[in-house]
This record gives sequence, structure tokens and C-alpha cells, in this order.
Amino acid sequence: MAIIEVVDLVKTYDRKVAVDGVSFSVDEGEIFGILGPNGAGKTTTVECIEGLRAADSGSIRVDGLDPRRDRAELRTRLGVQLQQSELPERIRVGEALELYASFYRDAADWRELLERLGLADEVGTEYRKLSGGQKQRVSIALALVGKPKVAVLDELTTGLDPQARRDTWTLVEQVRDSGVTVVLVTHFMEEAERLCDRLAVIDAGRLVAVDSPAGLVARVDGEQTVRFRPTSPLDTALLAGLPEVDAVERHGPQVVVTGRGNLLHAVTSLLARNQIVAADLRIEQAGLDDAFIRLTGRALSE
Ligand SMILES: Nc1ncnc2c1ncn2[C@@H]1O[C@H](COP(=O)(O)OP(=O)(O)OP(=O)(O)O)[C@@H](O)[C@H]1O
Repeated sequence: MAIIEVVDLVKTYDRKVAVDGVSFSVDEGEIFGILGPNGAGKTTTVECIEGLRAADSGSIRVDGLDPRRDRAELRTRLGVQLQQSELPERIRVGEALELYASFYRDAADWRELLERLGLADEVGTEYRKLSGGQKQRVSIALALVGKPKVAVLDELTTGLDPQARRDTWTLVEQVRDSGVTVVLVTHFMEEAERLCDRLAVIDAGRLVAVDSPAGLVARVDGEQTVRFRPTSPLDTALLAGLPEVDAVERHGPQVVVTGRGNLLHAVTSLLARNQIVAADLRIEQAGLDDAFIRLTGRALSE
């Protein structure tokens, strides 16, 4: 069931069209990603969902509420991640949580929340003394303290090192598993691929596609590459004769086979039939990166 519905959203700043007729819906209980390059209109879209910005046209419903008209009620159902700069440097973690909990009639037990987010030891620590990853966890805690049904997390792992980023992903999955629908704004392909059940790909204000990461990748009928080192002599003409294979090359001791369909299975079966053992066998397939390029005509990082 849809918990967020966005229909034909349009938002213009002066003459710049930031969001240009975007429609999508978010199902209850999913991690829904909004993926796109800088300036694509992601933040504008979620700010309209949060009721922080008025759309020029289109309609939005969050758990049945109109974000502008029902802002007060929306606040109890939608948790918004705070940007880092919005907390005073010297506030202690426990104080921040207590303060935010006081804004809600029915707040979560914030001590239990800190425990769950691995911050129990930092209750008395000043915000400025936390690591980047810890600050992000505090911002997640603050988004959850009102016991929302939906949490919006915007550029959650920007600036984090790879380990802290992975820890944060695990945390987001735990949040979802606890029954909260998550809307995740990101421009990291890996994050989107690893974490999101479905994604809206936005480019230059327009919705390019909504699908699961695997569904997006499947739209690219991509070429695959299988690499291996045969441990006994191999007649590559045998491989070249397989219907799945487009080309076979030798790079020193390595054989590189490109093709389509169930390429890996075709290659390994042929090797098995000929009693050839493949060492260092690897397959490379199209990923979300390739799908993004196919859909938008450019790489996400451009
Ligand atoms: N308050 C504003 N006034 C004028 N233009 C704005 C305003 N906020 C955003 N824009 C412009 O609208 C477009 C969409 O911006 P938005 O912040 O929604 O994109 P984004 O996808 O979230 O990008 P980023 O990843 O860089 O945050 C950009 O061209 C941006 O410059």
C-alpha cells in the first residue's frame, strides 16, 4: 500500500524549473531511493513532501495527509533528518535527544533509541566531539524520536568513510525492519543499489524511471565479460562457437570471453565437458551505473 503519493509535482524557482512533473509512490515498509546527480531536484522534491516548500502544481499525500495543509499532523508521522549544521556544537547527545523528544506528544524512549543506534556511551558527549559517523547516527536518532511512520534521510552518508558508510547502511536497514518506511535521497550509486527496494531516478527535474535496482539494471541488455585462466590447454574456437559468446580474446595466460544471456553457465559447462579447470574465474556484468548512463545519457558523477 502506498504511504506517499506524488502526482505531477512541479516546482519552479524564479524561472528555473527544479522539478518538472514528477510522479511516484512509495509503498509502506520499503526503502525508497531518490537518485540523481547534483541539482537534479531531489531535495526540492523531498522538501515538498515534508511540507517545507509549496509546490507550484501537482499533489502530494503522505499517509493520507496534505503536507502543506496538514503540517502539524504530518510532523508526528514524518521524521526528517536534520542537517548537521542545525545542532549547536556544544549540546550533549542526551540533551539533544531529550529536547527533540519534548516536541512530541508520544515520543520514543530516547535512551533506548541511543542504545539501538550504538550511541549509548555518548549520552554525555558534546555534539562537536563526535565523529562524522556518530553525528549521522544522532541525526537518524533525531529523525526517529517522534516515532514516525516515514523517515526521510537526505544525503545520509556524504562525507563518511567507507566503514562508517557501511555501518550507516546497516542501521537504515534496521530502521526499515522496525517498521518505518524510509525515503533515502542519494547520489551514490552503490548506496542506492545496496539499500533501496525501489528507486526513482531523477535527472534535470524529470523522472527518468522508477524500478528496483535489479529492474533498472535489467533494462540495460548489457554485455557480460567472463575472465579466467585455464589450467590446461584450451582451444578458444570451442568457446567462440557458443551461441552466448560474442568474442574471445587471450590476454597472456588469461582468456577473456564477452557475450550475453547465461554466459557464465555456457562457459563453465563447456570447460567442464572438456575437463579444463578455470582458475581466477570472474564475471563482470552491467550495474546500476550502466543503467543510469543508458537512462539519462550521462554518468551520475558528470
Ligand atoms: N532556493 C532556491 N532558489 C533558487 N534555485 C534553487 C533553490 N533551491 C534549489 N534551486 C535550484 O533548483 C535545482 C534543483 O535543486 P535541488 O537542491 O532540489 O537538487 P538536488 O538534486 O537535491 O541537488 P543536490 O544533490 O546538489 O542537493 C538546482 O538547479 C538548484 O540550483
